[in-house]
Amino acid sequence: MKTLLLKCPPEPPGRLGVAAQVPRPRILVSRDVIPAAQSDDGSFSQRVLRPRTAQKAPAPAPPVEENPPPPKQGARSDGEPGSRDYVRRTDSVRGERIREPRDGGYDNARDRGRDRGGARDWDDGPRRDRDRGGGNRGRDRQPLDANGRRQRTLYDGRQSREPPPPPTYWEPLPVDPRMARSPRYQAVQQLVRVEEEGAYVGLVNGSPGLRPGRAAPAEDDPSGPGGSLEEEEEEGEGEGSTWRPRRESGGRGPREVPLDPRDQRLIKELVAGVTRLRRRLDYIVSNLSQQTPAEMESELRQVLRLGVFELTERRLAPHALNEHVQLAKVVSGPGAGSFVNGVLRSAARRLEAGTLPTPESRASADAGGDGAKAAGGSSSARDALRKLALQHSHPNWMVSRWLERFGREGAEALLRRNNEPPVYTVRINTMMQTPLTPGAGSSSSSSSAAAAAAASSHSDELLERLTAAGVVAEPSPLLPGEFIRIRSGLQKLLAEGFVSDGSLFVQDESAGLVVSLLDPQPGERLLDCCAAPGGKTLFAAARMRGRGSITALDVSAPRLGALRRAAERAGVGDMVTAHAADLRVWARQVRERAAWQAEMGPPDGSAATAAAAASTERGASPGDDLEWERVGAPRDRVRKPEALLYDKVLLDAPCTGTGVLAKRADLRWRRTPEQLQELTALQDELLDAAASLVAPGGVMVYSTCSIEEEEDQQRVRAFLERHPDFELESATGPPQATAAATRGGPSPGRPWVPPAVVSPEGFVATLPHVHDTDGAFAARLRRRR
Ligand SMILES: C[S@@+](CC[C@H](N)C(=O)[O-])C[C@H]1O[C@@H](n2cnc3c(N)ncnc32)[C@H](O)[C@@H]1O
Repeated sequence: MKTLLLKCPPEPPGRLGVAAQVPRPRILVSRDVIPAAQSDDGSFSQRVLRPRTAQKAPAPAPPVEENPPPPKQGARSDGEPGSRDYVRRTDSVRGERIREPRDGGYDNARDRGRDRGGARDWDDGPRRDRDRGGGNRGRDRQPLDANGRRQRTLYDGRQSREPPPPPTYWEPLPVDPRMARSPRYQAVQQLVRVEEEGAYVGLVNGSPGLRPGRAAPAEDDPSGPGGSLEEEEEEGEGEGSTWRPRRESGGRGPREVPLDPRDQRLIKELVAGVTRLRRRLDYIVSNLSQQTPAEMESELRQVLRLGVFELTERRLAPHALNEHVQLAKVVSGPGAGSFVNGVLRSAARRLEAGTLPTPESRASADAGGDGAKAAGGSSSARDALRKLALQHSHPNWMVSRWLERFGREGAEALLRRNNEPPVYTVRINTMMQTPLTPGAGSSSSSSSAAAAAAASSHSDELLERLTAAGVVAEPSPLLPGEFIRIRSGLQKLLAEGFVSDGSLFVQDESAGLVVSLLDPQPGERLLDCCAAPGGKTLFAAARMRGRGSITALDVSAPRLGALRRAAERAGVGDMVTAHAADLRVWARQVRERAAWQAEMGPPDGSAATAAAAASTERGASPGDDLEWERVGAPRDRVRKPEALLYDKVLLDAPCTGTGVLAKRADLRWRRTPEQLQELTALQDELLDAAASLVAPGGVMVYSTCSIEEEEDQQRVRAFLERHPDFELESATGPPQATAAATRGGPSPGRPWVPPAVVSPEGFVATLPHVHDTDGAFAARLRRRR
C-alpha cells in the first residue's frame, strides 16, 4: 500500500500556497495533480482545485511514503481484514459517524454518490453558464472520459491504475441538511446569486419576522422602495418578495428549509456586508494567496471574502474560522478546505500582529484599474484615488466624481456612510389616525391646526408603543408627525406587527420629502408616472386623505401588482387606478385622444350629468370635471377620465440610484458611467412625456434617488430650456409659507419641505452623509396657465 507524501515548502514571504497552510505536514493528492500543483519553485498552488483534462501532463513517479500515518485523532481502527484499513470518525461537516479508509483514498461505499453527473464536460464553458438553476452545483465538475462517462476521483492513485486516473476534483458532498441550514452556507449561496446572477441584495436578504417563502408586502422590505433601474430588471421577484430559501435536494424530494429569524438577520448582515466591502476584501485576499479572487471558483471566492469579512469587520475569534474551512470543503472540495484554512489563519495571524495587508497599510494602491484612467491627473493623484476606492470599496469612477464634487473630506464622509448600516425610517399610516371632529375646521387655519394636533397625538402614541416594544425611535426631524426614525430595533418593530397591521410603512424620509414637495391635496387628480412599487403613491393617497384620484403608471406589470395589493391593504384601493404602460407611449395616446375629443364638440347635458354623478360616486372632486373642460372634451365620450390632463404629476424617474448605496449594497458594482449616460437620455424623454400630461397651472415634480448632477440639476435645467411653458418653483414653498414649521400635517401656510434640505437653486437635494437620509433629488415645476 503506497501513499503519496508531499513535503511542504517554506511559506514565501507575504504569500501562501495551498500546501503551506495544510495543518498536518502531508497532503494526499492524485499523482496526476502533482505537476499542476507544483510550481517552479516547488511550492504548491491552489490550481490543484481546477485541473483541466486536456492539459494533463505525464505523471512523474510518486514519492513513496515509508511510514503510513497514524490513525486520526479520535478515530479507531475497525481492524477489518483485507487490503484496506478502515477507521471511524465523526465527520464535522455532516455531523455524523462515518467509516473511511485510513489512507484517505477513494471508498466505494462512501463515495459512490459523488459520481452522479450531468451530461456536459466541465471544461466547455464558464461556470456561471452551467449551473444557474442551483441544486447540486458541483455535479458538472467531474470530467468526462473518452466514452462520455463520468470519471471517478482518486486521491491516492491506487484504486485503478488502468486507465490512469484523471485529474481530479473532489465533487462536494451532497450538502448535509444541517449545513444547508447554516447561515454561512446560505450567505455563500446568496453571494453567488448576487455576483453571478444579478440577484438584488435587499431582495435576497428577506425580511426577518416574515414567514419564509411568503411574498411580503412592498413596505415590509426593510430595504425600502429605494427605486432604481434594477428594480425594473427583477420583475420575476419584485421588490415586495421575500427571500425563499434554496430548495434542498436529497431525501424524498425538495423541500423548503425554514430559517430561524436570527439566522435570517445574520445572513442579511453577511450578504450585505460582504457585498459592500467586496473590493476591499478582495484586496486583502489577493495579498494573502497566490491567486486573485477573480481567478478562483465562485463559491470559494465567496467563502474567503466571508471569512476575511468576519475576521476583520465582525472581529470573529480565529478559532471560529473553522466553520469557513468546513464550508469551503462542502462547496469546493477538501483541497479548498486546506486552502481556505491557510489564507484565513494567515489573515488572523497578521491581523493580530498588525501586519494585515489592507489598502490603507500600503504606500500606494496597486490594485484596481477600473476607471483609473477616468481619474485623469498625475499618477500620484490616480494612486490616491485608487487607494481611497479600495479602502472604502467603491468603483474608481464613482470616487473620482465625488472627489471632484465634494472634495476629499466630503467624498470620504460619503464613502464611509455608504458602508455603514443604513438608518431606517417608517412612515406613519395617517389614514389610521383618529378622524377630525365633525364641524372642526370651519376655517382653513383651524382645520389644519386640528389636523396637526391629531397627527401629533397619533405619532406620540405610536412612539410610546414602539418604546414599549423595545424599539429605539424618535420623531423625524424632517417630517415630524408623519415619519419616525428607527435608531435600533427594526426587526422587533417588524416582529411586533407594526407593519403587517398597517400602522407603519418602511419608507425613507427622502421619499416623503418628494411627496411633500408635490403637496397633493384632497380631491385632486394626480398622475404617478413611474409608480411601482408604490411607496410614494401611498403616501400621496394618505396626504389626499382618501379623496381624489391617483393614476399609477409603470412599465412593469408585476411591480404594479404589488402596488395594487399595497393600496388595497392601506385602504386606498378605490382611489388608485394602476396601468402598466410605458409613459412615453401612454402620453402620446393621451395627446391623440385629447385631440380627437376636442374635435367632437361639447357634450350634451344629460351625458354631463351622468359623468358628474359617476365621478362623485368614485369620491372624485368636482375638479375632475374641470379637466374635461380644459381640453374641451365631450364628457359622454370620455370612457377613461384619467386619460386626460392632471393637476399634479409625479415623475420619480429610473436612475443610477447612487443615493441609496447603503441600502442597495450590490448597486455600486452594477452601475457604469455608460449607464449614467443612457439613463440621462431616458430621463429627458420621460420628462417630456410627463410634461405633456400636466394641466395648465398644474404642477410636476421630477425626482430621483441619484446624487449625480447629470441626472438631477442638469436634467431640470435642460427641461426648462426645452419647455418655456414651465417654471421652477423653489422648494422653500409658496410665498406665504413661514420658515417655522409646525408639528403635524401640512397646511396651506406651511413650507413644503424644511429649508435644511433645499439647495440654493430651490431643489430638494439630500445627501446620506449630510442629512442622515437616502440621497435624493426633487424639483417642482409649474406649468404656466
Ligand atoms: C424609481 S422607481 C419608482 C419608485 C416609486 N416611485 C416608489 O416610490 O415606489 C422607477 C420606476 O420607473 C419605472 N419605469 C422605467 N421606465 C419606465 C417607462 N418608460 N415608463 C413607465 N415607467 C417606467 C420602473 O419600472 C420603476 O418602477
